[in-house]
Amino acid sequence: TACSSKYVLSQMHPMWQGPLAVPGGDRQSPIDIVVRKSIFDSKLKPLVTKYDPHTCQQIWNNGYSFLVEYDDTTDKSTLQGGPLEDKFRLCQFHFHWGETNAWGSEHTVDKKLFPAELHLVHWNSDKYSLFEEAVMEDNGLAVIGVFLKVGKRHEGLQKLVDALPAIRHKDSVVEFNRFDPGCLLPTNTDDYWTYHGSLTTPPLTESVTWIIMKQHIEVSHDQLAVFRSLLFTSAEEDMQKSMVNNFRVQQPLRGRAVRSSFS
Ligand SMILES: NS(=O)(=O)N=C1NCCCN1
Ligand SMILES: [Zn+2]
Repeated sequence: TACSSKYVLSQMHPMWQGPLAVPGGDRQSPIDIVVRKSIFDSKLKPLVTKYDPHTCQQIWNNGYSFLVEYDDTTDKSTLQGGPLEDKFRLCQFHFHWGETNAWGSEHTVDKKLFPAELHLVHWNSDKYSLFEEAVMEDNGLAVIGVFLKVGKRHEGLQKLVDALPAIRHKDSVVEFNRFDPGCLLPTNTDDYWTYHGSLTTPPLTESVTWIIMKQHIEVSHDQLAVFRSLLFTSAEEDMQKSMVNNFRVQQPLRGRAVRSSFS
């Protein structure tokens, strides 16, 4: 499918997040959300997600994170509403996490770090016909960010966690044919922050409308520990590197406004 094109992430490793800032980029991500500086916008609508669990295709380790990919050749799993004018198609979701529970998220709220962050990646199927096209356009993508906290076990996540040992190494893939990403959203999806930014992994293009959920989800310590059992490296490499700290350094706000859907 469009979004399953293999991004060349091989140049990516924890060190890449430094020098790879886009020169002249004035809407890069991630950022710190300064709550008291966010602007309530009463025109912001509730999110409308319609996810079909049967469009789930595979789960794989791309050497940067693990991602669950969806068939995005039709409008079966979509996102609309919120700050968005158009309909967006779900392409994949993935996570970012730390080596300990003390850090791992890409965005922060008043500098508060979370142990992990979920990204649900969608592209504008009203205006474009392929993910690869949309990724280059400033209204091309919409990514929902959900913070993870350590607490009770997340039953819906467990199906993902159980598949991870089969994709320990970079470029390993396993078939995954039914997963409802809606189960990973918090109960309240009406309260969010939104701002215009970029992808946080290559191609780092400034094409993302970010929608960051105010409410986090809870996963257990043991579930997060399985994320950390993944490897950045492929089976052939002799030096195995555990997949942790796969988050980008925060980027300057450059005068951007962060709006909130709640007061
Ligand atoms: N972390 S992120 O901003 O979602 N970055 C992405 N890069 C490649 C395509 C999907 N997403
Ligand atoms: Zn991400």
